[in-house]
Amino acid sequence: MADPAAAPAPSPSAGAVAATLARLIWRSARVLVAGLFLITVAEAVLPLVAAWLTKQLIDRLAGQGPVLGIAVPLAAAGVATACLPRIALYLHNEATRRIGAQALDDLFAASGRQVGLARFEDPAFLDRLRLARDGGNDVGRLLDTVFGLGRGALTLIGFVAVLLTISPVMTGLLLAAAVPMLCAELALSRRRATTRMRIEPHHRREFFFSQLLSGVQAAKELRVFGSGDHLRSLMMRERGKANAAQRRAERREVWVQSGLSTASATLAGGALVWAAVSARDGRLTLGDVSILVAAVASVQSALQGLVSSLAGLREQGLMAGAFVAVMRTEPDLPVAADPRPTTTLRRGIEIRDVWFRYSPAHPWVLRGVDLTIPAGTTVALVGTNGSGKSTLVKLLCRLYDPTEGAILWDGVDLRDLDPAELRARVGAVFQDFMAYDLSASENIAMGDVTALGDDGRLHDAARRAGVDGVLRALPHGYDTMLTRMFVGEDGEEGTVLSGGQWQRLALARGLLRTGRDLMILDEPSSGLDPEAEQEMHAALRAARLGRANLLISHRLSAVRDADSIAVLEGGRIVETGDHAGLLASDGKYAGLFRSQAAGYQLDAEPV
Ligand SMILES: Nc1ncnc2c1ncn2[C@@H]1O[C@H](COP(=O)(O)OP(=O)(O)OP(=O)(O)O)[C@@H](O)[C@H]1O
Repeated sequence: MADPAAAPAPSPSAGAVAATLARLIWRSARVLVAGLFLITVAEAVLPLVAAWLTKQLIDRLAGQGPVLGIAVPLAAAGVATACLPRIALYLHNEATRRIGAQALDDLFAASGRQVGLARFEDPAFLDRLRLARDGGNDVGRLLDTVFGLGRGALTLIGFVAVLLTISPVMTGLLLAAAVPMLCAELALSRRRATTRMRIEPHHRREFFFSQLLSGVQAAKELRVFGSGDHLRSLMMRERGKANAAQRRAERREVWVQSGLSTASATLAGGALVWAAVSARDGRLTLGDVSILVAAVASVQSALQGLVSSLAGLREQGLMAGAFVAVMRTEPDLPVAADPRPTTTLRRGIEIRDVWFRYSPAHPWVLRGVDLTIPAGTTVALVGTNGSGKSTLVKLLCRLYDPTEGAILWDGVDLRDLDPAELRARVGAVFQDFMAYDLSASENIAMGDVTALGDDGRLHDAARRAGVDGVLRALPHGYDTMLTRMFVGEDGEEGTVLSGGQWQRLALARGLLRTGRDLMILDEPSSGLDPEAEQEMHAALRAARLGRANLLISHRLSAVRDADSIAVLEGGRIVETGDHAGLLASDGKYAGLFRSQAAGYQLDAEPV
């Protein structure tokens, strides 16, 4: 079967990047950008106007002509030259903020459109996502570069025209000198872009280590096991590798750019000597000399600006390209063009000869699983660690597609359903549930955000999960932040729940979704004390969770009431039946059950 996640996403063309960015700018900051454009044109023309007015002024001074008509506009040009950059800076910053915010929103909306999990396990996609986040924030800088190019080109054309009237040879020399500069800078920018791509994985790993070192989650183990220094050295190693790559690139740049600067300064000095000699010999007026000096300096700086803008364009283009690539990344799982409606589950879910591996490079996790979860029943899945239970749960939620075989919803392949519609009909409590750094009520409402603000629903779910009393007793009740990393909106400090309390809260999140067609409970009680576990399972039985239920548990006492129990072993269903039947057949399940029961009996024996 095709593996869309494995296919490398092609880099978007320059046209596609430009079109996406133009749409982004149009939506978020078109008026600001239009203002910036006008200022850019003015900034490009002003030096030319000022140089021309200066020449006129000097010539009139030399010839005793009237000067006011020239001096006043020259002063006005000076004022405009001083003010416009400030206004441009404000417009630029505001445009950058707006474009950056829109880009961030678009980017995460796009990554949220990925149907499954595969992209988030693909290092190349993650590198691209990080670059894209910077690229989205940097569209303002890209805009600056593009306008810089336009400004430079306009100034250049004006001054080249002026220079041509004074010395075509000098003009030709200046322009010819720009060619090697352009080639060298473009080569440098190509290397800069490659360096950026090469160091991105180092940056991402450094970020990962820094998060571990600064977060509370790892703090306990790092302190007790004394492994913080090791992680710090790993973090510094990543920084060292990134710095070394950058240093190498910058050293190369210093040499090339110093050579180029020396060449252009020599050329400018030569032009000045030639102008001075020509003026002494009467071939140029004083005004000519002044405009020549201004023109040489302006042409050189415009050329340098143009060349470095072109080079910058390549580097920023890479990041903008990453942004556009993420925006255009195909979903990791195919979505039916004309999906079948996800109807109320009447018959049940059928897992038909499902084979699955996480990628062609990974081993098979599921090897021909056949299992039916009839509507109106609870099927329990048991098996040793790593036998593939949670993987099957992920397939049922269509976070991955089977590599071979199919999962059918009332006979319809999950791949033919709309993933959002399917998930709206599924409720789940995951083994590795999330503990969000949010308030207690928000934490429960993450199971169904339509319940946000509906205290009745939230409290009812918490009550059924047996955590209502705990949450009410918190300093700010359900509004208490369940984290000590952030303070609440009123500045109140948060608190931390125990592992079992978190588990009950995760169950409340799942219970918010009861009545769905398929309810999945993956180890919902593993962190609870035995009494609480009994209580929870009694509550779950009473709740009549979904039309069809899949319960996974290592504690076999929790699954004995299930309508049917399936034993998964090495990715295959090796036994199915009800508790009594499986015990009677004296197979794998009976062995596991007896060993657990014996453990309890031993514990109960007096010592
Ligand atoms: N995202 C992943 N990428 C690659 N391999 C994975 C991934 N998730 C799980 N696996 C592998 O798949 C196998 C089955 O894992 P799974 O989590 O489904 O087992 P399980 O039966 O739920 O185990 P447990 O009882 O410990 O929760 C394991 O060998 C695991 O290493």
